[in-house]
Amino acid sequence: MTELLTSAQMRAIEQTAFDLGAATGAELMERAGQGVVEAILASFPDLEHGSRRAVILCGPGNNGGDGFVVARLLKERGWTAECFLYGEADRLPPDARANFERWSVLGPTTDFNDWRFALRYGVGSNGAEAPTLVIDALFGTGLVRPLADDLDRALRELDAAFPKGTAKRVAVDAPSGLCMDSGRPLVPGAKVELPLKQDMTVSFHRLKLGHVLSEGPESCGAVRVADIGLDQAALRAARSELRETLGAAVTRAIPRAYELRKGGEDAPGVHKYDYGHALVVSGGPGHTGAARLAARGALRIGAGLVTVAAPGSAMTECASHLTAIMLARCNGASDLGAILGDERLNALCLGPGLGVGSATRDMVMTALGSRRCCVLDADALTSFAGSAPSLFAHLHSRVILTPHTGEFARLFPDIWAKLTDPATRGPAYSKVDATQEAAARAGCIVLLKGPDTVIAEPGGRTVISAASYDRAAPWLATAGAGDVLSGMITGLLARGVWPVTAAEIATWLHVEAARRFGPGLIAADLPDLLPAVFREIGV
Ligand SMILES: NC(=O)C1=CN([C@@H]2O[C@H](COP(=O)(O)OP(=O)(O)OC[C@H]3O[C@@H](n4cnc5c(N)ncnc54)[C@H](OP(=O)(O)O)[C@@H]3O)[C@@H](O)[C@H]2O)[C@@H](O)CC1
Ligand SMILES: [K+]
Repeated sequence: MTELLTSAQMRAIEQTAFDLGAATGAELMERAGQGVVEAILASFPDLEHGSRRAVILCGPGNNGGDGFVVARLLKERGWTAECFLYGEADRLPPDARANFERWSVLGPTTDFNDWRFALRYGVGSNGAEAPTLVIDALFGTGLVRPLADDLDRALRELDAAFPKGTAKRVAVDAPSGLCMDSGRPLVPGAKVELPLKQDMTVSFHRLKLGHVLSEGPESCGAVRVADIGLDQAALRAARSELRETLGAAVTRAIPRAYELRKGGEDAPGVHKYDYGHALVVSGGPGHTGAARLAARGALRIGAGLVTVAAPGSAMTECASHLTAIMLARCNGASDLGAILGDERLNALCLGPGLGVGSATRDMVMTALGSRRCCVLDADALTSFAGSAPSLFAHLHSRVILTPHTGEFARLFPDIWAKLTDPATRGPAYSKVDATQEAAARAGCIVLLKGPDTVIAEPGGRTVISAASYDRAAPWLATAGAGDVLSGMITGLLARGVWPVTAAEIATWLHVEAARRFGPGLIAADLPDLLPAVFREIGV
């Protein structure tokens, strides 16, 4: 279950199930509501021992329908529940309407117009006790434009009336206002935060892109995925259109122990050259640390040999720090060309600490001209700010660009603007869209860093390596962590791992290593945490 779906892919799965008679909308809605209630009771068992009062905010579509199911199921368990409807009951889609009717036999539904008044005086028409549970069933995959001003304001009032911690907040499928394809808020004006952040979000069948991208994790709280009985493999097998639609699905990064092993039954007599020789190009004196971090990452991840190529003036500095890593003199592009005469150097890393300017540009061109696997990071990217097309003209499919957001903005300013201008309609332009567009333009793999790292190859695979929820690793925001990542990718390239897979595995391991260490992590710790991670995943 590594796919992350778009709203359109989820709809295609549901529609295929309907077409094939594998499920009805009513059945899916009932299972969705059940899934939400089960997740709430499993995650917050204390709620059952409190006053058991729920407020359910229902929207005009099927997300609202799920809300009415939740209200009914809670009521049947003895809860006090009140629904608030944003929209008109007569215009609800059929399944939602049916569940509104079923709920209406059991309890009240207040019109949204009374809602803001009610909030000010305590939710509940007769000033009853505050709720212990607030369910957001306003919008899910059908959100197509920003929340209206009045709704946004009402949700912010609700946020203030019942601050986080006083009542559990649970979103059905998505926190309302969150674009499920991008994780970007669709809210009025230039606001960047959702009006109501959640303690938990319960989605259905699979996580969607918006749960892991951008503001998704912070807005959702925890995420749970409820099984609503859709057999994706069977549906795919039955429908070629669905196979095609899902063929482009984004996947989550996963570790692949077999790519990391050395030796084994098939290769008893292994030699260091069987695992390649990585070359990391260093900056001058006082600027060699970044390349040394990258080199250590390359060696720890299992490259057979690693060499740092440093200017003559920095040889002593490097030599005093390096032992298992070799050293070569490299005073510029012409020296680099000579070094690359050794065909065994099969993976290159340029950028960390290299310096911004023409000398770096020349070395990048030499590296690209050698047609080796190559990671370009940091200064190797910034050196082409304002002249990106001259870089793109020389890139090829075995190159990986690893920008952080600032470097990405310098190379792809127009794409960055699309990603950061306030979103005005859904699905909003996402980090996945941006990385795919950048990869297509550059003609190589692009890895756009962040807690939601996206890796895209031109016209090919897209992978997200998310450091969020139970894999959150905030300690990775530390100087030099990116240099280590570049080196780790380079090391895997040297080992012959397919480039996009190398980027995927390295980003996964990078997060995992950080999680092993926890608070206090510095970049220099990262390479040395790899052996413990390897043991754990059975390398
Ligand atoms: N399909 C299934 O079988 C199952 C679906 N399930 C559930 O259904 C959810 C998807 O349902 P959905 O497609 O009805 O979309 P939903 O998110 O409820 O909202 C759409 C409505 O909102 C409106 N609208 C949009 N933006 C707006 C805005 N800013 N401000 C105001 N209105 C706005 C839009 O109308 P419009 O005005 O654009 O015509 C439309 O009326 C999904 O997330 C899951 O929870 C589960 O039960 C499993 C089975
Ligand atoms: K919702």
